[in-house]
Amino acid sequence: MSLPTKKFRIAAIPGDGVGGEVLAAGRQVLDHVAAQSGAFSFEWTEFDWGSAYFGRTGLMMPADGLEILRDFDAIYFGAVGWPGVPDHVSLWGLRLNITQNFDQWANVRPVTFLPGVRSPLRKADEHALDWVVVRENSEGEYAGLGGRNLSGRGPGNEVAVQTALFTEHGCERIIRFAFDFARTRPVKRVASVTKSNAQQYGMVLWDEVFQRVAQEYPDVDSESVLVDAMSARFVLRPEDLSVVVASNLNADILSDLGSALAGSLGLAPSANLNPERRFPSMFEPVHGSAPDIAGRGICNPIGAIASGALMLDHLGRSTEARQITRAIEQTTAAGVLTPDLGGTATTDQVAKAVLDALGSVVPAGR
Ligand SMILES: NC(=O)C1=CN([C@@H]2O[C@H](COP(=O)(O)OP(=O)(O)OC[C@H]3O[C@@H](n4cnc5c(N)ncnc54)[C@H](O)[C@@H]3O)[C@@H](O)[C@H]2O)C=CC1
Ligand SMILES: CC(=O)C(=O)O
Ligand SMILES: [K+]
Ligand SMILES: [Mn+2]
Repeated sequence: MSLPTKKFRIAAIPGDGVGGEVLAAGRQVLDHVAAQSGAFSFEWTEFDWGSAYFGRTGLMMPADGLEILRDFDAIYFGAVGWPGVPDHVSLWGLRLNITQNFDQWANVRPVTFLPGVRSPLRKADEHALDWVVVRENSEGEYAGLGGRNLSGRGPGNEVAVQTALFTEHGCERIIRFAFDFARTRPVKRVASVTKSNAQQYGMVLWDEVFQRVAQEYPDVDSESVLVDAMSARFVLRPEDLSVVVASNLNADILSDLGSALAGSLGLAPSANLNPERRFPSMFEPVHGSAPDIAGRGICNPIGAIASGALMLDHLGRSTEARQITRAIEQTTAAGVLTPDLGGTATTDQVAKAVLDALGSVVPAGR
């Protein structure tokens, strides 16, 4: 007798550029582990929102797009942004529209060093490196507050203000999330990224909340590091990092640095979480639409595939998530690498190698 199959309803939004290429690879892998498990399946609904849609409609997604997405179990996202549409229009029209309105305030961005991938860091040969950037994803420098030409100064004399918003509530929830997350990791340590020497309002509030919350976690080590020093620390002494919590902009920059140190921007996954589960969460590779290599079938799908594993974790299928992680490790260890990692494999060949590696893992219990 077989048990009923659980069906996960997923909204797939490939977006622009390599978004479609990496999402196609990720969907194959997710469908494969679902079929192999026999316990669940995915019902995909794909939306063609993005810059081409903007060209046809003047919108990045339909006016009722958020209502359409609301009832899905999760969103699987590629990337957004394409020459011809200003980047702030495309980003705010699609990705930030979703993350802000679905209050996906915690953005988890693991920095994973894979076997068979050369890191530009010498340290990676001597130490097991592995840390997670936890990004505040709802306010800070990306609150969208500000304006241009505020008192009619006109061309040549324009002024622009871009305000960062730090609320005690916003700081506290992401910092608590970071401490709770650190408790689940082998190394129980949180490093807070700040710039309170120069930014004397928002970042000082951030620091005060960090110090207060840290006292409630005596079992977790804590430290506060200025962002400029933290960027150097990523390169020179990353071996004692575990969870790194940072504001929206600082974490955006540091997570690209982290993925480059691990070998390529194409490797890094991310989860945009609404931890209260009032709204669907969204899973996407850290990278953008990579117009310089899009359409050639050579982009690295690992960030998107690993984002699929984060989605499985969120959906309560952690066994299958781990299977995907193992299969990625087997693939890179075997030297099946795209050109960004110095290899010659295509996107499809990497996806195929991950599928083959999955074929050899023991299926989960039914
Ligand atoms: N979450 C999102 O949807 C994001 C969107 N963007 C948008 O993407 C567009 C391009 O931005 P860029 O600054 O060039 O960042 P990018 O991440 O798209 O590309 C930066 C570099 O990394 C390489 N790269 C990125 N993904 C790769 C992959 N999967 N495999 C191999 N190489 C990869 C690219 O070829 C490029 O050389 C812009 O419109 C930007 O606004 C940028 C970052 C995030
Ligand atoms: C916009 C961007 O670069 C990011 O969310 O990572
Ligand atoms: K992305
Ligand atoms: Mn980014």
